[in-house]
Amino acid sequence: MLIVFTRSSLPEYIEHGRVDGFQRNPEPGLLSDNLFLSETRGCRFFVHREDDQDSRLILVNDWCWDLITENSTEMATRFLERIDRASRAMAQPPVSLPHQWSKFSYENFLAFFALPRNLNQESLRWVAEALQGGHAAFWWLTDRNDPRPLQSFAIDHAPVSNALFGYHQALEEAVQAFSGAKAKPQLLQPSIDLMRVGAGSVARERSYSEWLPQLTEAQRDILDNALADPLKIRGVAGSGKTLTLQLKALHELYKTSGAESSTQSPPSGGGALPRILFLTHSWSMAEQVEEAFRRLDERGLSSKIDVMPLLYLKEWLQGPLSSEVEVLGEDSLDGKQQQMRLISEAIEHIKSSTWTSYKANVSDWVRQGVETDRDEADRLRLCWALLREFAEVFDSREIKTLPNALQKYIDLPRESWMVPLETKTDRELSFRVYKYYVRQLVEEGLVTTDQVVDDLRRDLEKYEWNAVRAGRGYDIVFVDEFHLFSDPERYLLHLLTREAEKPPRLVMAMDPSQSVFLLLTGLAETEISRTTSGMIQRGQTKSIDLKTTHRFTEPIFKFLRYLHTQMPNVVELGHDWVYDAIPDSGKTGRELPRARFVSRHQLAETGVAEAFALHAASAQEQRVALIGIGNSELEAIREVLKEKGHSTASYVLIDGRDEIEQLRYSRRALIVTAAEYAAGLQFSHVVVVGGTSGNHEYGHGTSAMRALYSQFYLAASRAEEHLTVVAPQEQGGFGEVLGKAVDADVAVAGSAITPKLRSQ
Ligand SMILES: Nc1ncnc2c1ncn2[C@@H]1O[C@H](COP(=O)(O)OP(=O)(O)OP(=O)(O)O)[C@@H](O)[C@H]1O
Repeated sequence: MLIVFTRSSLPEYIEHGRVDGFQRNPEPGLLSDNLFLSETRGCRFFVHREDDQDSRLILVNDWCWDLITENSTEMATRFLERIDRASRAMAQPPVSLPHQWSKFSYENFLAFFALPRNLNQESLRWVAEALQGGHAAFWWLTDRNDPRPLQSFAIDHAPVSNALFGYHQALEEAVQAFSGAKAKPQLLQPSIDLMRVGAGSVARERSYSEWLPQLTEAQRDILDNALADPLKIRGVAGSGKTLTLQLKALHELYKTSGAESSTQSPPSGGGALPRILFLTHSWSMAEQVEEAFRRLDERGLSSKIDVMPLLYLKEWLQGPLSSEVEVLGEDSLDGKQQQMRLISEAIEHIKSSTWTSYKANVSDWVRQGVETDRDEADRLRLCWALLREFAEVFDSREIKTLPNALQKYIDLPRESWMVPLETKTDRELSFRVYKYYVRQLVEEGLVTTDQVVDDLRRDLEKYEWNAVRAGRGYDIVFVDEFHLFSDPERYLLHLLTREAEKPPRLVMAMDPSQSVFLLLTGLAETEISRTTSGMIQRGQTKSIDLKTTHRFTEPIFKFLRYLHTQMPNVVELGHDWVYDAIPDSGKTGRELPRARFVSRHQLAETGVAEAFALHAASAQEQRVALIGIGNSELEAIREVLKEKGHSTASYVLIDGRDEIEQLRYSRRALIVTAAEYAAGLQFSHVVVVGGTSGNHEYGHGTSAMRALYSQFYLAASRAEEHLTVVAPQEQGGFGEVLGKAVDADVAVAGSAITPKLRSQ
């Protein structure tokens, strides 16, 4: 038997199941207002109210279905989300999926991890097939004991024609059933969470030409800029950077395709359309940007823009990575935890071998980090600090484990933005840990995202790319959230344009304050990356600042401006960033951000209670997020959610940049995440929790303090109307940061109250 979904019924079924649970053999008939189940010709069909004869089908083998539905609702949801996302990707070849899925393809077949790594002990992988007519089949699940290569699968396609035939009958039954049951009026159907909070929502319901008269002068200047030099768009949170980038990309297409004022398609007379690449920092963001393009575009040209995360470029240009390696993403909690584990193992190894030769001459905080146990705060602090050191110094300064690398590393002048590895021995130890860490990666068949970027850079510098660059390169490259890109990633950008001899036509949007680590590279504003600084000499990078913010109420704006002025100034930052924005959001709320001080062990619990209370009091279109400042806060919140037995249907937990996709299957859930995964999103109400771990996550020293402020700023700046911050009442650290904000009258200390939000 086959289980058959349509492209519309699967997301609807996931949304339905995550609340009501998934059944192995649900009774045929209407499952919800929009969903009908039919058993016909030995198949089980899930049909959506909007389906028709042309709907694309998704087939799932029944034993795989049994395996999925015998799991918890949460697991089953994660299984089905991946099927849904993969079938969307399969409809648009070449199939692109996040690296962590370890996709491998052979002819029409595709294999990929069926679950996120932390839920996938068995290493379950799908064997799927893109069928003719845009349909997709999920035939098989392999596990670690049965790692059969894709080439070895011989599939009997007889059931496919049976399903295609049966679908027409199922559709007829569904149409009849739906005609007897009225659809609920659209108004009562709140939109899915992703559409409300994601980057797609920045377009609101306006098209390109409807936005034009709304733009500020600076936004208009960006649209009119001739791109003779690389262009940086700088703006504080909520100043419309993402929206302006999207409009600029369309503007460049429309300019070539004919008179700009015309709203008619298709393109007439104009010259060849420019090849445009729009880079994002995650797959989720790329999908949302595509969604925004669909909303804004009025000439049917946006499909000409290649939108993708930078990490996918390697595959896009050179084909898939080997199926034997797995990419360790730094953009998720799981990826970071794995790196932390390897670093801690390296420290343990040194502790039990050569530690005595370092011990006397390392800094105190380093010694404490090594000598304490694995799970203690001092150890974690050291591991996080080394993780930063590897990304900020080893990777961006090209320090590899080559023969003279140690000397090169030791001789590198330490700057105040760097992790304070002050003594020579600190650095020797750090180098040793790095060497061991890299060796472990190789042994476990892992590559880090930085290594993927490094390989790509080397390929793009070859004569081979130079020879094809004029044809395969891009006329213009757009980069959103530029501050989230590492120096080696930034370096690639100028190699992607078509004309090597001309200043690269790059448009980059950035907010230095939302960058925890990566801006801490000592870059001057006119440079794109440290490594390119000597290379792009012909053109100076031009900056245009967006000084009006459109997201917040005035009290939230004032709170953010205060935070900004308090960020420790790490001297060599080299940028001349001034927070002189003005608010213009049309939002009238007068309520000051609320500060709650509780003891450290009650932080997560208080945050959860506050967030659920706000959620219960919020109106249909409002969305509430509970944001931990760092990963440790997110873990503490996760524990509380489990302990208190909150149903997984009542919240969505996002612990990686690509996990934002989960919001595609939820409506009005409480959204729980950490600051770094919330970049680019916006919510009506935000509860921020900080200080659970005594800030060990940021390492040590002034740069760690700046990182803390930066994450806090990122979390708080997601709030449109209402902000609550929960901080420890104990002296020092995060509580002090918030206490100062209360003293400065930009926040008010409050007790647990249930605000009356609906009236706002
Ligand atoms: N000129 C404008 N007039 C009114 N609203 C605007 C204007 N420009 C942008 N906006 C709105 O401001 C909000 C924030 O926009 P956007 O997300 O592009 O900002 P951003 O600078 O990228 O923010 P962040 O850096 O925090 O992600 C969106 O809801 C967008 O629709």
